[in-house]
Amino acid sequence: MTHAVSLTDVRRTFGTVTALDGLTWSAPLGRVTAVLGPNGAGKTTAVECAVGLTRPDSGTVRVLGTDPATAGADHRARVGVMLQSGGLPNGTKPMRLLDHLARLYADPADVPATARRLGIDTFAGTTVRRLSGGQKQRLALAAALLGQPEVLFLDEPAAGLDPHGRLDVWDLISELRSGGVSVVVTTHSFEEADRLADHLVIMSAGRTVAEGPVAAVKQGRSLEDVYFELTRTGRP
Ligand SMILES: Nc1ncnc2c1ncn2[C@@H]1O[C@H](COP(=O)(O)OP(=O)(O)OP(=O)(O)O)[C@@H](O)[C@H]1O
Repeated sequence: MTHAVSLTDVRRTFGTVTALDGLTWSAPLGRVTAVLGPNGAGKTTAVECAVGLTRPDSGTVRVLGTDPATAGADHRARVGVMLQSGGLPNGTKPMRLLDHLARLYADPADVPATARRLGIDTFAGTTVRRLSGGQKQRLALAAALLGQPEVLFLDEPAAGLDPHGRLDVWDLISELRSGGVSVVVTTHSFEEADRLADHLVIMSAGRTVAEGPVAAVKQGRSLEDVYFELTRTGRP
């Protein structure tokens, strides 16, 4: 197995909206894959299919060689996910939440160390409801790391973070890769993709319009130029 994640000819519709229209891409093992694409391109839907939150209408999804739609708890423990919506319970405090979540795993990460790494110790006494957007983001990222996943999906992990927070998250992702974790990051940031990614996927209207190692996709051009050329079709 050379791919941590592979989507092949995946189709997913919501009523009359076609979110994924024969989507095909894969994320190499032990590497950082950045998935870019305009709003509505289907990035979040692709991640939701990969983590088994939604089922494709057709096509094949494999994560660590397993179909996430039918996978059991053993498989799910190997996969971490941080979605944009967060879904954090409002009434609890950060450390309590992390302690609770850590108990769901057989071999959890060290909670105080994970919290310190993301600066959560500085707002540990504040209830989730009162946290800033960036603080919630850090907490959601910590929660995704607790199971020491082999594959980690991060949906816009640095969106809304201040410049220090962004650097912290980027350092963390680089460290995870050094530790052999396969990371899939959806992002709107060319800087983030340029700094972090080994492998690039550019999506548009539910399809892949470019995919490959960063240098192969860019071919000596800026990522921004390549992106606009491939995704501006139909725009004024
Ligand atoms: N549960 C749903 N019900 C109806 N439509 C949906 C649902 N989920 C996604 N869609 C639609 O599918 C399309 C793809 O959405 P998706 O959130 O996957 O895009 P995205 O690339 O992640 O966008 P963004 O960059 O804005 O986060 C959009 O048109 C969206 O409105």
